[in-house]
Amino acid sequence: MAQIIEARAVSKRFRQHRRFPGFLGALKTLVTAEYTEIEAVTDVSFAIAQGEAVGYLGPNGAGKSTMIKMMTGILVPSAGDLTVLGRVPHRERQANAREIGVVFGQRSQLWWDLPVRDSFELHREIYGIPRPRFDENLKSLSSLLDLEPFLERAVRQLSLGQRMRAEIVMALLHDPKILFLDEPTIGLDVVAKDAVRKFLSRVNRERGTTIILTTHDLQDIEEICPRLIMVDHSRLIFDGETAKLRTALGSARRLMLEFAADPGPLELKSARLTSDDGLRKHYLLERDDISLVHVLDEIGDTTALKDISIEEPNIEEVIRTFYQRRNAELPPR
Ligand SMILES: Nc1ncnc2c1ncn2[C@@H]1O[C@H](COP(=O)(O)OP(=O)(O)OP(=O)(O)O)[C@@H](O)[C@H]1O
Repeated sequence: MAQIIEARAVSKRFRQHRRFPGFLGALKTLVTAEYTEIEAVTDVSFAIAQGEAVGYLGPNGAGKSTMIKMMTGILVPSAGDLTVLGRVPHRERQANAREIGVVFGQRSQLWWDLPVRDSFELHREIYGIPRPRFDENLKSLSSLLDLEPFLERAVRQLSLGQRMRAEIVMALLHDPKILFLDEPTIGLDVVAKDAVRKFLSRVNRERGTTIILTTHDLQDIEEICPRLIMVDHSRLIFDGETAKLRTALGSARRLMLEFAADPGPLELKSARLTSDDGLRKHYLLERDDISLVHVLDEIGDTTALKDISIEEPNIEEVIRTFYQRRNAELPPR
């Protein structure tokens, strides 16, 4: 598959005016020209193929938005090579813009006082979208996202969920090959989040649009993105299949056994006992190939067994473990 985004050892440093604390410090800040450097992205490399849906995840300040801004041509990398559809984004910003769509969850690209439809028309003019293609896209995208009832309303009158749907439709009107979304579900309620996720998956599947999204919401990634890139402290720390993250970490699944009568301490070979309340016992399954059948086999006499369950660790837990482990290994910054 053709790689349409390639980042090779990309870094981005920001220079910040050094601030001094307190009232006198504020005066000193005004008169000194001291700067500190922040490295927002350090030595990040990845390649993304056409048609992929990739989640870009990391804690606050990890460098996600900065990476998106470099890929869209808004920011210039301080080091490394970055190409999007064969171009260096900041050098060919306009040509790049014609082939990508961008949605920033925290910043609107719609005209606040105009009806939604007028913002879309302006977008058509700017991008030179042929009328038939525009009409067709507007019709199909608006109907998929239930946006039709709001097309004549001024953007400022829309709810956050309605506005976000409008932002996403606008970003897709010119048939971009890649759609970048920075926190597309931020602040949305459960129903609106669900609509956006289903829509993005569909766009990726049916139109073949490559999707790259940053989020704090792990469910976004689990539902939309088979591939996950994780960053922390500006560096890439994981790049692989979302589904395999749990396995890669060797995170244990949990086993719970509930008995009608306490069988006493019950040690198992296939699982490690972690808590024992008599009737309820909890274990960790440290191997992936252990199933309920193995466990039942080991228990042997199951007449007193009332309930049994194996729980996958939730992805939030997995990622927390991942960051904790990594931060324990990292030298202090
Ligand atoms: N224009 C800028 N000037 C100076 N520093 C900046 C600038 N933009 C970002 N930074 C700094 O770079 C680091 C990474 O910021 P970035 O916005 O990329 O993080 P993020 O992972 O998107 O965070 P969040 O999840 O909070 O949005 C932060 O320390 C931030 O303060």
